[in-house]
Amino acid sequence: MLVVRGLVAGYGAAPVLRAVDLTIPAGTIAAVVGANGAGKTTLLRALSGMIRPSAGQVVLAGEDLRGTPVEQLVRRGMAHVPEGRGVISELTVDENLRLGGLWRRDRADADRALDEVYELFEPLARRRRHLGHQLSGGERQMLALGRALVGRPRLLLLDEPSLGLAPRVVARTMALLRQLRDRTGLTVLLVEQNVRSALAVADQGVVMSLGRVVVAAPAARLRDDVDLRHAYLGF
Ligand SMILES: Nc1ncnc2c1ncn2[C@@H]1O[C@H](COP(=O)(O)OP(=O)(O)OP(=O)(O)O)[C@@H](O)[C@H]1O
Repeated sequence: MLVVRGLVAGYGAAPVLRAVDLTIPAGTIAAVVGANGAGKTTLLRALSGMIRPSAGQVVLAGEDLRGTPVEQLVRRGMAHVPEGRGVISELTVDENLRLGGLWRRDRADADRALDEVYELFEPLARRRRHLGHQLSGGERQMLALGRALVGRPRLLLLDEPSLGLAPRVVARTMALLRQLRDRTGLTVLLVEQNVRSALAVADQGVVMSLGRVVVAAPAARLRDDVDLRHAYLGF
């Protein structure tokens, strides 16, 4: 589904991503882990077009995305839920969710996707007309994820979805990701501080260090191999 080769990107003269290589098969949940500042968030930003890579290649479902405008990336199936979530506080839950499907030509399916999100996230259904700023942290997280899902993405880039959430809500969100993966073949790149919970839900583990991918292995191997854990994850 996603192939990244030699990706270089950053914010100024010095690159943060030095040459990222990565292959994620369709229907995989990949946990991207690594020390603070390793470049995990920057990787998601470079993939979703929030920052422009200065070199390298990103191929999504066989299509080279170099030079593709951001709105086209969304049409090609990429959805990014950034850290901090990006919910629009002045809009209602319903308006926020509809934004996720605004670009879609198939209006009937956009409406179906909206109904599915309300089914998945029952608290959102109850608060349809509440404004973004009236929601709890967990509800805002559901809303950001729901908005991405209304666009029926093929690749979901999730940055720290568990940040500030109660463990119960985190567990629910992780279970939901697996369910979506099983049901729709969704591919997920999940950046998480909570390495244990990320590796518990993921199929693949991707360890970043100093702007590079230093290990890509089945998540179970990263969980169970003490030497690998000690060397790269510090536990
Ligand atoms: N907007 C920005 N402008 C300039 N430098 C930035 C910006 N965002 C991040 N950086 C720098 O890029 C480097 C990588 O940051 P990034 O957020 O990608 O790392 P991370 O692995 O996601 O770490 P964390 O877990 O702390 O979020 C850091 O040195 C950081 O200071």
